[in-house]
Amino acid sequence: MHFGVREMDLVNHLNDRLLFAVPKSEFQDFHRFYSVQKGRLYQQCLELLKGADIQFNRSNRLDIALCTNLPIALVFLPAADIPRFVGEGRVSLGITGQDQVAESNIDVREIIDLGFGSCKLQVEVPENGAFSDPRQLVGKSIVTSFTSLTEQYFRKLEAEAANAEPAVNGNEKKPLKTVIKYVGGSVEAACALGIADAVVDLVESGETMRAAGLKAIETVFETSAVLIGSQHPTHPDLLDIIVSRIKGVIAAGKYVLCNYNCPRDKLNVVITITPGHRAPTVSPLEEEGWVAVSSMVEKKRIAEVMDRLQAAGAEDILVFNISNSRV
Ligand SMILES: Nc1ncnc2c1ncn2[C@@H]1O[C@H](COP(=O)(O)OP(=O)(O)OP(=O)(O)O)[C@@H](O)[C@H]1O
Ligand SMILES: O=P(O)(O)OC[C@H]1O[C@H](OP(=O)(O)OP(=O)(O)O)[C@H](O)[C@@H]1O
Repeated sequence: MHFGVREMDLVNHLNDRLLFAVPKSEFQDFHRFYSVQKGRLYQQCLELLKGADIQFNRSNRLDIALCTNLPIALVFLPAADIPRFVGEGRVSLGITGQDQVAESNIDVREIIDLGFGSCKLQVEVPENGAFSDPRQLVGKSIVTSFTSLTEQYFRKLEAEAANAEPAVNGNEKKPLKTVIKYVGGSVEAACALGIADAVVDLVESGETMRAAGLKAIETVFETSAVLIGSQHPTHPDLLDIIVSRIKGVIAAGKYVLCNYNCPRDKLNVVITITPGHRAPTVSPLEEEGWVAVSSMVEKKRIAEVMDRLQAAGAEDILVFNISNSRV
């Protein structure tokens, strides 16, 4: 979808609203009967907005949506363009990848690491080829969609290579220049098609890389989705509210609530296992000598914490998801 008459009409009614950019999702048609959905961050962004109670109705394929319960307008844009829109200031908030922020070189505030959309920008070479170390690629041809990050990475390697070369008869050797070429997609095809010695591409599961007969030899950048803000937001008070709601949703997703009973004489041991955010809540049970404990625990540690609690004498251990929080 593109900005059309209806969007331009909407834009004229946006002056009182904080603009919030969200990565768009599109179906890319490959054939009349075959299309794939693009937009890796889109679905999780929608869940985040829902968790923060930012409600909106989006007309079919329209790239602007007015929120129905807050003076916010969502603008659906390509992830790569969001740092620019936010950097220019009219769009006060945005969600995109940290890789896109770093690649854009645009001055925006990175407010919250959102924890989803994690992947790595890696140097990949043909699996059975001549290269196994990125230093061997200095002076060679590299294809990528991230030319700025790739340039920075190889310029450093070139400088190191030049420093390692001894001067001959007092003459410094001219540093080798690595050729960095841009492609917008299907980066992994570049080696097989003979236009690159290596590629620098995003890797999540590694499936695309392996299917193309490539292997990763170095990580250039590690990324996840991030909430970014303009240095001069249009509605700073509203921005603070949205940020604190989103922080609450992210924190809620990272923790679970762990409740259990234990003999009072084991309390000093179990509370070291579940110290909680500030301190665990301890309440007496009707049964003499027993207490109930309630404490927030990091989701990723909960299995190990339950094992340790049980070994320490805790019983009736129950774990609950937290749907929202302000901590
Ligand atoms: N497996 C993955 N491949 C690519 N990007 C990923 C992956 N996992 C997470 N990401 C993140 O998602 C961002 C791309 O977002 P999104 O897919 O919305 O953009 P896009 O414009 O559709 O990109 P593309 O056209 O390259 O698919 C990346 O910059 C990265 O931060
Ligand atoms: O490690 P994986 O889980 O396989 O994911 C990584 C692949 O996904 C992205 O491409 P995308 O599917 O967005 O298509 P594109 O080549 O058109 O950018 C990225 O550029 C890699 O090629």
